[in-house]
Amino acid sequence: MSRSPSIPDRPHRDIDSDLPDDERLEALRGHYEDLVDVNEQLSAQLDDAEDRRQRLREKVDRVERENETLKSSSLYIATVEDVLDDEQVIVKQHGNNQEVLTDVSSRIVDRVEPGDRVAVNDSFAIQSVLDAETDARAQSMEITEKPEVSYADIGGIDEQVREVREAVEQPLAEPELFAEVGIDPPSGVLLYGPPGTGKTMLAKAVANETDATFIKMAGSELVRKFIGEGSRLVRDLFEMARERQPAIIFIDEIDAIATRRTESKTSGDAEVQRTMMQLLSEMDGFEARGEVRIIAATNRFDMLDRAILRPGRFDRLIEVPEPDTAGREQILEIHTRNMNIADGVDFAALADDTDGYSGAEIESLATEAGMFAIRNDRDEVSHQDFADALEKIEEDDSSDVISSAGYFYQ
Ligand SMILES: Nc1ncnc2c1ncn2[C@@H]1O[C@H](COP(=O)(O)OP(=O)(O)OP(=O)(O)O)[C@@H](O)[C@H]1O
Repeated sequence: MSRSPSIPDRPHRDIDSDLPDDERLEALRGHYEDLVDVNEQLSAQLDDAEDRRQRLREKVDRVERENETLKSSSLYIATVEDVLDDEQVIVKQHGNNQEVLTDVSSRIVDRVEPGDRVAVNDSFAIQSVLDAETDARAQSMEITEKPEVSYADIGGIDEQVREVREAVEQPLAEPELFAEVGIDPPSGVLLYGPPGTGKTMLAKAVANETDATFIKMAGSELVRKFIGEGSRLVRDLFEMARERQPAIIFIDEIDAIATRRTESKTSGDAEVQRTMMQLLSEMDGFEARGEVRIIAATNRFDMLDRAILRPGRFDRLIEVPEPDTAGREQILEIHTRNMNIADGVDFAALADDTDGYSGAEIESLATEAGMFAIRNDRDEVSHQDFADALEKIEEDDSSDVISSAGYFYQ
């Protein structure tokens, strides 16, 4: 930056009043010229100063604009994995688990420790370390810009896929259809059925298909992990969805916050009640729902407070059952798509042998079969590997009470 110019001295001349007129006039003229000179110098300095002021103004404007952009652009949540020397850290981004080596500014480097949750910008530079409050919000929600699941990854529940598409996807993709006919699309969709049957997958696939942000909150966590914060987090959930629309809100294990009212009046129950009331009021006040759809899931349909099933709330119920034989075969095919499968693997027979298996259990069967192939030094998975895997799973299950016995959803 240029140095400020020095201010010229004020011109001074002693003019003797006894001087003859012509000499005094000459002296006054000289003084006048000095003054004009100084005036010119000052004018030039003023112009310079004006110029500098203009340049500084432009710089301030630019910084202000950059600041605004920084403030308004989304930040992503990541966890610090390791802090290295030289103000560098390794962070793992939430949602996609990508690990990145990034810089931390010296402003906050002393505060960053492994395990901390931080906000990173598009170029992964750490912007801030999340305080406990923001952290609770970030942790309570799983936000995925574009889940990778597609309808083709879901097997055995074609009818349920069709129903969810009609209730959730169509209102997002073609809202004008509903406006023309003059009906409101279903408010919320409740998926119920045994664990591991594809409820979460279904919600993710709709988000993927409609290019909507997928925002998941688990009811059980609200009750167990974020005690006392449930209703505020539910409010945040809807706010977040409005900000990120189009968005799909997925509330997993909704039974944890929407249980039937019990007689007991412990403080825990009161807190759960408050969380549920907040959820109901968010849904009721969601007139201008815009491009936000709500899907909830439960394995415990029997426990649900009927208040959440009233019209305008979760008024579309879709049962997602365990897959039948044909469904199991389809799911086996899906989960072995990327596996090196030997000729002679009989999926139909395996589907017959896996009565009562959920989609998730079939997925572990495929993985377990792959493990048998690896143990036997083969890169092809044989029918025998599947048979061995099945036997192992049955053995493990009989020792820890087969999972399919422990839920109710009617
Ligand atoms: N119908 C299905 N088709 C293909 N894969 C499935 C299916 N159902 C479950 N899976 C597999 O099981 C995993 C778990 O499924 P998902 O989380 O969708 O089940 P869920 O019904 O939401 O279970 P929970 O009630 O326990 O939350 C999926 O990631 C997928 O790999």
